Amino acid sequence: SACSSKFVVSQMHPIWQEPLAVPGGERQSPIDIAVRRTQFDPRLRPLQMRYDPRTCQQIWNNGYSFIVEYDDTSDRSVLQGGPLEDRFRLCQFHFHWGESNAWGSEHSVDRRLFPAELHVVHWNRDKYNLFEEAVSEDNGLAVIGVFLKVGKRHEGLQKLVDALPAVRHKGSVVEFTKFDPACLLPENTEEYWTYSGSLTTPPLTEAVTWMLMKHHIEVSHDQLAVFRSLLFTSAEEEVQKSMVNNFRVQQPLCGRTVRSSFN
Ligand SMILES: CCCSc1c(F)c(F)c(S(=O)(=O)NC)c(F)c1F
Ligand SMILES: [Zn+2]
Repeated sequence: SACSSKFVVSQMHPIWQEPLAVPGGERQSPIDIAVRRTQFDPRLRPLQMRYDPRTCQQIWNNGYSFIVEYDDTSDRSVLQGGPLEDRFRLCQFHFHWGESNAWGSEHSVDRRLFPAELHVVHWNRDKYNLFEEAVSEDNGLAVIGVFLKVGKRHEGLQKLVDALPAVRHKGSVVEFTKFDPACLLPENTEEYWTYSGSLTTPPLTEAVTWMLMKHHIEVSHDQLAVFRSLLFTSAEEEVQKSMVNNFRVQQPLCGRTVRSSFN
């Protein structure tokens, strides 16, 4: 099965085309969350986010998504609690989305896909000195995932949406400051699912403790349309490709348990 071989070649990636051989392969992401099979763990504490909006620096189109990057050279924006034993520094957030509202998220809940998914990425500052080290270590990263539904306009997101045309092409960067990622989290962050997984983009390393929020946020159709106006391609390339469907195919659970912080 895809879980046993030392090096598993996962399916063709919709964006990277070449088959991706990933290390180990028994804790890959994303996955479907089969709610009936999750296990309530009363030891799971509430998440504690302390984000300083002044650590927000820029938005960058890396050719897979747009990334909002934070200054992670000090402990000004930190995540702890939940399933985490250590303190994790905020380093960036980004999204995955579809060409239509029918799909776009990486994870699913009882096979239900959402139009988009937010990932807030943090690295373990108690065990490592740099993000680049943590990204290839077992307990290196903590990623908060939030599902997006299409509905009312998200006022906090609009500042980000207004900046996106400036990073339309792969490789473009624009200054972006004073943005608090907490405004993109649902009111209720006490209810989440958590499991051990991986990055869903190269290097696909099995370094991530995932915390997926049970509650979603709402954004408007027009706001999501601006995400879809971005391009995978740089300004120099003849053929421009819309940045849509930038999600990875789901991976085998391989016997992992998904725990819930709620009954
Ligand atoms: C060396 C990677 C650059 S940072 C990054 C990223 F850009 C990204 F897209 C994802 S993801 O796998 O797609 N979502 C959790 C990550 F986990 C990351 F850490
Ligand atoms: Zn992601």
